[in-house]
Amino acid sequence: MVSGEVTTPLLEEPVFKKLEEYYKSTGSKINFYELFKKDPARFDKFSLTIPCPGDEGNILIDFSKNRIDDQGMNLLFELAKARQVEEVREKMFSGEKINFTEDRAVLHIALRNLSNRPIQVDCVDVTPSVNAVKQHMKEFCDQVISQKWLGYTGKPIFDVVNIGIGGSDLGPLMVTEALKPFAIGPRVHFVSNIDGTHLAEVLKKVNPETVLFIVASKTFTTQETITNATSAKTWFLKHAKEPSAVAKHFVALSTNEPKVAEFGIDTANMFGFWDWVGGRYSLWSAIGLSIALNIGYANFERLLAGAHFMDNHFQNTPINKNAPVILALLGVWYGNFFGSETHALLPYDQYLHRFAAYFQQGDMESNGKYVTRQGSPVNYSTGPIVWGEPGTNGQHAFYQLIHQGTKLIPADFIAPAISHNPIENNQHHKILLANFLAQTEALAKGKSPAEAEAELIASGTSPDHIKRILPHKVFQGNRPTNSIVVKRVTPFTLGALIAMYEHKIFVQGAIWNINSYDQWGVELGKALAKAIEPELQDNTPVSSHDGSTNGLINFIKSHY
Ligand SMILES: O=P(O)(O)OC[C@H]1O[C@](O)(CO)[C@@H](O)[C@@H]1O
Repeated sequence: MVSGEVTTPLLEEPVFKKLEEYYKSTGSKINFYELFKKDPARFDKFSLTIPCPGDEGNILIDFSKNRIDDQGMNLLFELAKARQVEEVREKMFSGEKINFTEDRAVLHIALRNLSNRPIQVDCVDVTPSVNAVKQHMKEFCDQVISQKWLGYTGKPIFDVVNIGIGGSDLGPLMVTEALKPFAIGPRVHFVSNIDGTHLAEVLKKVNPETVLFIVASKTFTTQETITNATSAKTWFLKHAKEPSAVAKHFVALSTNEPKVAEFGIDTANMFGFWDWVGGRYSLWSAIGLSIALNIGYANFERLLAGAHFMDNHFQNTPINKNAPVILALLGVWYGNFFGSETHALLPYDQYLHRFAAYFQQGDMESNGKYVTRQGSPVNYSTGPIVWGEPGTNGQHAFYQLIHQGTKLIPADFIAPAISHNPIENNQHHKILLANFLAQTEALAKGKSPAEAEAELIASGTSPDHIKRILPHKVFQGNRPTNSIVVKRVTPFTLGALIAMYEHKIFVQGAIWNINSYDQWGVELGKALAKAIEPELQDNTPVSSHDGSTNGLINFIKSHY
């Protein structure tokens, strides 16, 4: 056990009991839309404006459209205190090994520690090694982007293929999509799936003379990545013929130098990182190389600066004004009291179309745990199912269930005030924003039976038909949303947003008293796949598994 860690079971925490009583007496009955009528200051009270430096504008976090009041919020803040969120936060920032099941510190914050504050792991300041890798990345990016790095036939690099999966794919993919307007370097492509289709389709788009493969894998043992990278190398050598050409076209991002060398990549072309960088928190490390190659190192550094800015906010702002803490507490409020099982992330920005997919891993791999830090099963709900799609697409797909379904789905709406593409005199963006605002308003306001009836009467509907359809036209409203608005999606604001959600996950993990930084749950499937793979090599029927697995394997083999 780490010294000073929370041991009181969550449900026995006195303030949790107070929250339960408050939920029964008041919280469960709150209609926040009605509270706006009573309290003109509600928006000011339950929103945060975080001023960013330079011309990055403010980040607005409006959490007033939630089933909360002063008493509820204050109890939630007390809960954060009781669960020692501030103390555990200090442990993370100071390099303590809070990921105790892997005996590792959790220091993605050190990767964007632009103020160069010393951060020690095992009595060694990690800052100089972080800066050395960043310098290596910078030099490499500058060479590739300025077309000084040449391929085996003397041509510059026009395409970069990042081969990685999970945290070694989703972050760079999400960020390069989000920051397309800032692209100045080679095109980027991503291959993650072991399905040969993924690699085959990307290889159709690139030229062996002008492509750079980035093999991104923290462990350098992930089956999908190593198989895809090996096939990419075979394809490359079919064209290049000469094995020495590999050095110009393959680089590795990893913590595992021996495995990189074994694969055949010159370790001079390896960008390292450390075991204290979790895969799903690694886009700030060398894993971000494809980002830096695509948007330029200076923009990559702005991304780090935005995250560092949010780290400072998280570390130094009192709990009741702290964005990650507030978002986390609201999630706990819905998950542990209202029984919400999911949380939707709904960016109103096409460039952010992979944001929800990215935080699906970030959140679900971190907080998908049913055992406390002390090893007992929890008797409360932990990490939510995270999902979402960009608006307005989602509105025409799944919002119906958020508006009128039986499930309470808290949702974060994320939007930039200014578009990178203000086409048609900015009309598209105004329509997009109108929809973002209208959805959160509709979810809050709903439509009463009286309003629905008045509309039907006004449209000339017969009384008999009104009677029949009226219940279908009623919306309960009171459906909670957070609205998060930035001036513009830039490397800085994106970095800040990502860090905000990372810290939200951290706070929830602290409250639930789970280890957010391991992922043992994904290991069993990996091991079983390795056992099944040889069984698929011929058509001999198998009988060593459960009935279903035997049946499936034998059905597949019957097609061989
Ligand atoms: O970077 P690696 O070691 O290839 O791992 C890829 C991903 O696999 C996982 O271990 C889970 O399958 C993730 O946590 C990680 O991001």
